[in-house]
Amino acid sequence: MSVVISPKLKHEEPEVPFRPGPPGTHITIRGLTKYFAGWPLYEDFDLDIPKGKIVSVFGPNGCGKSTLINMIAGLIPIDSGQILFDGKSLADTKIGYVFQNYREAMFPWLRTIDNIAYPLKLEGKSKAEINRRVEELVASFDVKFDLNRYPYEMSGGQQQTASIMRALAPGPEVLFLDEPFSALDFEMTLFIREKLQEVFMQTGTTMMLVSHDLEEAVYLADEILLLTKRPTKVAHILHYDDARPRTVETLMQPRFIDAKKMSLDIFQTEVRREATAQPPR
Ligand SMILES: Nc1ncnc2c1ncn2[C@@H]1O[C@H](COP(=O)(O)OP(=O)(O)OP(=O)(O)O)[C@@H](O)[C@H]1O
Repeated sequence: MSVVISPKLKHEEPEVPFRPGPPGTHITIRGLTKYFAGWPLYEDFDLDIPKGKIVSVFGPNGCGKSTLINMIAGLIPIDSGQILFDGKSLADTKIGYVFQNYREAMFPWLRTIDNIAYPLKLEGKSKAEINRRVEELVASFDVKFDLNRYPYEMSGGQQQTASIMRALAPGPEVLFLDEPFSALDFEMTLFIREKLQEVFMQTGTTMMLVSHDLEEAVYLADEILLLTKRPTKVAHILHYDDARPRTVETLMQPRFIDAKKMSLDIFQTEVRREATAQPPR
């Protein structure tokens, strides 16, 4: 006997009225379903992402952290479900995305400054508006390197700084970051992490961050979204509301240590749990 596992067909689903999130919700995800090769990754998945907060996404390997933010950002199609931003569709929402692999994310034929200005040009902004916005970003990121160079002439950290500046240039409502520090050395990670926190404090932009580093995930977060093994559910949402700016001293504070320990306990429970359905390896 063979068993065919397939995504739910849309026409089989009863019409369920849309259930909004609690006050302060920015992104509402309802009934999200995504299969890869006949195996469920997300099935009828609901989630509310708060507005003006940093949410770190953490979970076992391959549980679908990147796929989740990529589906919300519209980079990967969903099989079914609904994702709304303040009640609007993605098409009516300005988003920014920072990729792990900054080398492939920047356009090599454009000078760094033109990479940063690119989304503003797409929006049809005037030269004066573009210059003003780029200057603002240069000031808030305290950029000391020469933006007239091409991306490949700069260090990894400089390139990733520039790609975060590019993502922020149009003033996105939501910024997605997929492991933005994983290809950087520690010094650069600390620098960009602080800059990101400063920008967040200035703008209050909703951010979703995928990180493999639990310390970093907790350090930056207002909420740590802990996911289960696939088919992926929310294992727990941990609130961590230590004051900002957080600094290296924060890492030694009991509240930070507690939040990290709780996250680690939930993560380990998930990693040890037998998966109910795993795709063939
Ligand atoms: N295009 C695809 N085709 C088939 N399977 C895919 C595809 N993209 C992702 N997957 C599978 O979906 C699952 C989730 O992948 P994803 O990269 O989102 O997980 P992750 O939690 O971000 O992983 P990691 O911890 O390794 O970074 C994995 O099992 C992966 O193999």
